[in-house]
Amino acid sequence: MSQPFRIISRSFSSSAVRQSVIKNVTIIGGGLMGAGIAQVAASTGHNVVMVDQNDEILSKSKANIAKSLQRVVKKKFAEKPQEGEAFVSDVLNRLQTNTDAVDSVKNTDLVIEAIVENLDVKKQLFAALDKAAPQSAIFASNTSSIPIKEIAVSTSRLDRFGGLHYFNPVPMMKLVEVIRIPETSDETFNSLLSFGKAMGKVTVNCKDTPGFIVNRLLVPYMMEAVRMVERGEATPQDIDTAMKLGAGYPMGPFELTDYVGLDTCKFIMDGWSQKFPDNPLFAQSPLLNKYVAEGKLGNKVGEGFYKTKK
Ligand SMILES: CCCCCCCC(=O)CC(=O)SCCNC(=O)CCNC(=O)[C@H](O)C(C)(C)COP(=O)(O)OP(=O)(O)OC[C@H]1O[C@@H](n2cnc3c(N)ncnc32)[C@H](O)[C@@H]1OP(=O)(O)O
Ligand SMILES: NC(=O)C1=CN([C@@H]2O[C@H](COP(=O)(O)OP(=O)(O)OC[C@H]3O[C@@H](n4cnc5c(N)ncnc54)[C@H](O)[C@@H]3O)[C@@H](O)[C@H]2O)C=CC1
Repeated sequence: MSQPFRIISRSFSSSAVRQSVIKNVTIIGGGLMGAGIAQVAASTGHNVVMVDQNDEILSKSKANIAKSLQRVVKKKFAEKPQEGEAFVSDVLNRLQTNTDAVDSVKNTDLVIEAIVENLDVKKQLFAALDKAAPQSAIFASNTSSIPIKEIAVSTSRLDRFGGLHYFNPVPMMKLVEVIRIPETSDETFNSLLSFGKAMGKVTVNCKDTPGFIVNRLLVPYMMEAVRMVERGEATPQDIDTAMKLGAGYPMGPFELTDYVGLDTCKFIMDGWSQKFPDNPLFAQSPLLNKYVAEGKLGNKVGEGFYKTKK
């Protein structure tokens, strides 16, 4: 359902930094990441419209956000439950939903795309949004692995395009990687950095290189864990225990793969193995592909490498 929302879109300049003030944010995709980004953007005072393909998905996204907000307030407002309730209600009031992506961007300051990890689908979406969004609006993708430039070329606003790469679960993970392509203007880049900080995140800057910073290191590590199992060297349970207790990771690689979603992992590996066929770090994994073919997509469906509660 489309809902009205307030528009504040302006620019200011100081001697050092020029940037746009971002108040109205459109998040396309209400899945694992989109819902998390929408939640944190609304929690930090932004007017948010979250878009997905149908109302059923959006209802689930909103229910997940409500659940996550309860976990946040339980800690943040432990001594003041009434203030916690007021906070949740304020956040939910700032969060609208829409099933029409084109309609949702008409008055937006910033679009963050968090849909399926597929270049053609992302390009098709951005090409349509480019025609409908205000000239001043900035576009960003939360892609895990696709070069930002390859997505941005579907629009006429390369100077107002960048990457905002968040981490799962967004309410807990403090980082956002801010990616610029050669065409990204300083004004856009500064606006993205400021927006990341306004969301309470720590920002790091990164060029448009495969996997940016975190995934360029994390994906080969996670895939090598899967290959260890393929080679029969250790079980997922033992590898997870080893990495948690021996290397201090909060989750082992298989718990994390289940948490991220095996489908998303496969999308990443499909893209990278095709693009970099000679790099063994990016080679396809028969085991991962088998699990995805069997519908074992991880926590989101209740089964991946482990059986989990949905
Ligand atoms: C092969 C290719 C692969 C490619 C992958 C690419 C994907 C990407 O592009 C980039 C990514 O995002 S990679 C994933 C990055 N995330 C991680 O590494 C998460 C690792 N896990 C953790 O940090 C903690 O286990 C974690 C913070 C999640 C949970 O903490 P704990 O382990 O202590 O467990 P809990 O007891 O469940 O939680 C403790 C408290 O944390 C709060 N909390 C957790 N989840 C929350 C959520 N979703 N919303 C709000 N609050 C949440 C909460 O306060 C909880 O306490 P309780 O509510 O009392 O349980
Ligand atoms: N899962 C993870 O841990 C992370 C994923 N990412 C990236 O974020 C993006 C989204 O990933 P997830 O949230 O995990 O996926 P997801 O599968 O949980 O959610 C994707 C959502 O996008 C919706 N969608 C698909 N096409 C759409 C369209 N044309 N218009 C509107 N909505 C559409 C789907 O209905 C679904 O609800 C991907 O690019 C992924 O690589 C980035 C960081 C971490």
